Amino acid sequence: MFGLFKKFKDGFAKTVSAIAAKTAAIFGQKPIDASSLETLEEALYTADFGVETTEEILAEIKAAYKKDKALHGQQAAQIGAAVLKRVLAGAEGVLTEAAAKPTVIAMIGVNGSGKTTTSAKLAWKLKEDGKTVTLAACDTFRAAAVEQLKAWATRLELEIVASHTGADSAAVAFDAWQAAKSRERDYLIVDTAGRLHTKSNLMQELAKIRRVLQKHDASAPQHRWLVVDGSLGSNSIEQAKAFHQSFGLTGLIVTKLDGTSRGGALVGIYRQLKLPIYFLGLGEQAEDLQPFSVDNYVKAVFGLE
Ligand SMILES: Nc1nc2c(ncn2[C@@H]2O[C@H](COP(=O)(O)OP(=O)(O)OP(=O)(O)O)[C@@H](O)[C@H]2O)c(=O)[nH]1
Repeated sequence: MFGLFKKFKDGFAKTVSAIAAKTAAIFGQKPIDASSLETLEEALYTADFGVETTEEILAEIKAAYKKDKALHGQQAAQIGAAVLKRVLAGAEGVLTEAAAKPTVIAMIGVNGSGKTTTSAKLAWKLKEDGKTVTLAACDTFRAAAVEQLKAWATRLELEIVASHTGADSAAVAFDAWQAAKSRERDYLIVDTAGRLHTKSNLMQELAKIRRVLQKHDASAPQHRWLVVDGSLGSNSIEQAKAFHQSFGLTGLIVTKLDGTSRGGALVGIYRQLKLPIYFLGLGEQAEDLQPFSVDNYVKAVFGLE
């Protein structure tokens, strides 16, 4: 458990230091004062927690401060943590398996959000957990994507079904499902090409992948996850809404949180979309994909351990 928390803390290092640089003094202060509350507000905005969450945290700390002018910084931190936990109630995605194998997970999103990398990392993680997994290289659009996924598959000894760049992505998905089914694999992870949510022809291609999978199994893909680049902060919200409308998302993966100080943005994304967050990308290595834990997230960003 401690190891997992350390991963979170290290993964959020930039967000932690952006907030902690300002809040360490406040949360260590006894008692806090009005100017430290202003500094806290600034820090929360900088980390991209957004207006609603920042104001809620501030309002509760201020109310407590009004009642008790001797409020310790640590108590303020606990109040802030409690608000965040309340806001994030229900945000933890728990991966479930479909009644019939394989459970299909489709990774979708805009260009470069981390779909290919995340597909490989997730396949590896599930394999480590004792599951059997097939990867479907359905990003047949970006020149290097198939090779990139194949390279991960070779390195991590993962099973992959791939065609060539330019091939029909839905056909690859169809074949990959069949392969996973006949080999009785637990999971099929479908990597798709990046696309702008505003391009309707590309959004239709996604719908085609879904239709083709449904020929095999009406409930597939059971998990339709949007892979969001966490370093883009709250800018991802509109994009996520558009994908949700046209593909019916069931969850989120937020990547590249290790490279940003805007790690608060996932709170806003969750608030707006109310889609569970299944995993976080906290680095470029296979083991850097971590299940989202509200507890660890809150503790990490507030420096509570
Ligand atoms: N630091 C960091 N880098 C990441 C993370 N996830 C992905 N990346 C990097 O982001 C870049 C883009 O990732 P890809 O997996 O190729 O993105 P993609 O969504 O498949 O891209 P397209 O197919 O073009 O849409 C790569 O250099 C990855 O190594 C993460 O959690 N942390």
